[in-house]
Parts: sequence; C-alpha cells; structure tokens
Amino acid sequence: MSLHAEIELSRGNFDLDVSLDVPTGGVLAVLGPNGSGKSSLLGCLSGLLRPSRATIRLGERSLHDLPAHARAIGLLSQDPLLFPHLSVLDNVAFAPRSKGHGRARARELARHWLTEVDAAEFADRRPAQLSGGQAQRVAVARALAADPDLLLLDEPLAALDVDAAPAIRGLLRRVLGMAGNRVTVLVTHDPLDALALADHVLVLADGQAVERGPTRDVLAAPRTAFTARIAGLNLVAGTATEDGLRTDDGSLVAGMLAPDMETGSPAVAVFAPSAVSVYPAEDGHPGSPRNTFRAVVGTLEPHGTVIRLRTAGDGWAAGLSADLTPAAVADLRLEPGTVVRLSVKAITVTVHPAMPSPELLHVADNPRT
Ligand SMILES: Nc1ncnc2c1ncn2[C@@H]1O[C@H](COP(=O)(O)OP(=O)(O)OP(=O)(O)O)[C@@H](O)[C@H]1O
Repeated sequence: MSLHAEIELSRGNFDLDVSLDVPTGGVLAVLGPNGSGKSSLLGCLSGLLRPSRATIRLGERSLHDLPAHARAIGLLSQDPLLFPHLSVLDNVAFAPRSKGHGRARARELARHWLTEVDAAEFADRRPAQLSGGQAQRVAVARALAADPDLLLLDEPLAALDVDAAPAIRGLLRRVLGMAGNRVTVLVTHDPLDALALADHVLVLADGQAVERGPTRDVLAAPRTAFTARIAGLNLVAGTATEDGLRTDDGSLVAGMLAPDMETGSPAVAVFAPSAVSVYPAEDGHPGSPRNTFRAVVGTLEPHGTVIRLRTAGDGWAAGLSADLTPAAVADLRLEPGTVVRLSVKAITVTVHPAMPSPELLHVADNPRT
C-alpha cells in the first residue's frame, strides 16, 4: 500500500508546502535543518496538526479528512511515552486493544512483539523500571503491535545514549525490513539513520522539498549546503565482509565494521574526503594504507579552504571526493581527465549496514522490469 501526500500548512510566518510518495514497503527519511518543517510534516500525516490543504492517500484510503485516532497510524517518537501505571505487556497490548482485538489476543500480539524486540523479559515490569534503551524497545513493540499501514518515526534514536543507539538502530532495521505492506516515514538528523533505515530521502529547507531521491545518491552527491554538511561523505555500496566491504564488481574496500554490522549483509563503506590522499598514477604503493585504487579526476572545485576533487568514470571509485590543498593540486598538475592513484587508510573507513541498493528494491517491487 503506497503513500501519496500533498500538504500545505501555515504556522505563523512559516509555510510548509510539500508533496511526497512512498511505495509499498518503502522507508522514506525526512532530513532537514532545525525549523525546516520535519515535525510539522509528520504532524500533518498523523492528524495532530490541521493543514490548510492536504491530500493524503494510503492505498485506497483517504486520510486527510480523518481525525488522528481514526487514521490507524503507528507513531514512535524520541520519548517512549509509555503509560507509567501499566505493565510493559499492557502498554504494548494497548495498541491492538484499541484496534478492536480482545484482551487475550491483544496480549498474545504484545508478547509476540516484545519477543521480536528482545524485550520479552520485561513484560511484567513498569516503565519506571526500564532503562532508556529498554523503554524505546518497548515503544517499538507498541508501535508495531497495532500492525499499522503507516509508521511514523520521529527521531527515534535521538534521546538514546551512544551505547544504546546502535542496538535500537539494528532492531529498527530488522523490523522495518519485515515491512510487508507498510509504509514508513522517518524524521532524523542523522545521515547514518537515513543510510541504515531508509531507501529514499527527502530533504526539507524552509518548508519546501529541496532534494529527494535514493538515500545513497542524495547523500553521496549532495546538492544543498545542508546535505553537504551532514553528508558530503564518500559512500561505497556493497556487502560487508570480515575486513570491510566487497563492492558489486568484486573489489575490496578495507575498513572497520560498525558494531551493528553483520558480515554478508548490504553495507556502505563511509569515509570523509579529508581521509583520501591523492598520488600520481605511476607512483608504486604509497605508504601503508590498505586501500589504493586508480581513478580519473572529474572536477576540482573550491570547498572552503581546500580544493575538492571528484572522480569521474563508471566503476565504484567514480564520484568519490578527496580534499587537497591548492598547493597539492598545483604540484600534482591535476586537471579533469588526469589519472591518479587514491589511497585511503582502512582505519578511516567505517562499514555501516545499509538498505539493499534501490535498483535491487526496484526489481523486487516490479518483477516484470
Ligand atoms: N506551535 C507552533 N506555532 C507556530 N509556529 C510553530 C509552532 N511549532 C513550530 N512552529 C514553526 O514551524 C516551523 C517548523 O517547525 P518544525 O518543528 O516542523 O521543524 P523541524 O524541522 O521539525 O525542526 P527541529 O529539527 O528543530 O525539530 C518553525 O519555523 C517553527 O518556528
């Protein structure tokens, strides 16, 4: 069941005017600076805010005229918002109960989802007896226990400490992967969340969509200052191995696996342009780094105090960025078309879980293509 939304909202001086489409089973991440309208957009989708004009269709259902409680949407925010007087089990059972399930069936569903999020052992506790990460697990179970067709996630990892966030991110990746008919919209500040959880992103600025597309494409080749600041990183897609990542054409990018990374799963190797050294193509094996590869200079553009080189060509090393000093660009006599050798230390490369490539999703969604 796909989501189509066109929303216009005025809040004081702020105007939101956005349209979006998410296919069945899709996860859309909404990124944007503070005050760009991310929460306002979620509020309109959930029915908590009344837009001045809206069309919101989920499959065959029109949601825009329905009050919040009748939209049957799952909502997970950074605050778990558990009912303090109910046990964990009854907190989760509340969702299927309010959907009309009987008490026994609701508890059965609650147990199932608590098991899915590795929180079955907390069933009899009260929310006050849980850590932040444990409470957020329970909140994930509650959001999913109602089997919503539309799941809205509002900065679900923002309130967690750095130790708890990877586990919940991994959990969300697993449960969002079991999407079935569900559509998910995720608001986040963190490009890693977008990479790990979303197949597409929408970037808002001042209430308008300024970038949209497959997550990796948008984050790898940002077109706005905001996306460049949060992303602007080199992203290489492939499959995680013990030592790093294997690209689709069989090259190995050596790197360090993120804690929630499982070998054999879809992954992206992430490294900063400042971590890439550039050498003449004919140089042998410069220094000790484990990643060296040939590339062709595509563009050279000023980027603050450095010159950002972007590689051209077709292979996986195309579209990568390296930052050089203007003196180095002159010394190496770089210009578009120059063949160079790039080198990246394995210790500067992190391998993170990622959604399968959009092309693969596309083929899976449309068996005829
Ligand atoms: N209750 C309100 N009344 C009037 N204007 C509001 C209200 N809440 C938010 N706004 C304005 O709406 C705009 C968008 O806010 P919104 O919270 O949607 O942005 P956001 O992208 O979610 O920001 P953040 O990342 O800080 O959460 C801002 O300019 C904000 O000042």
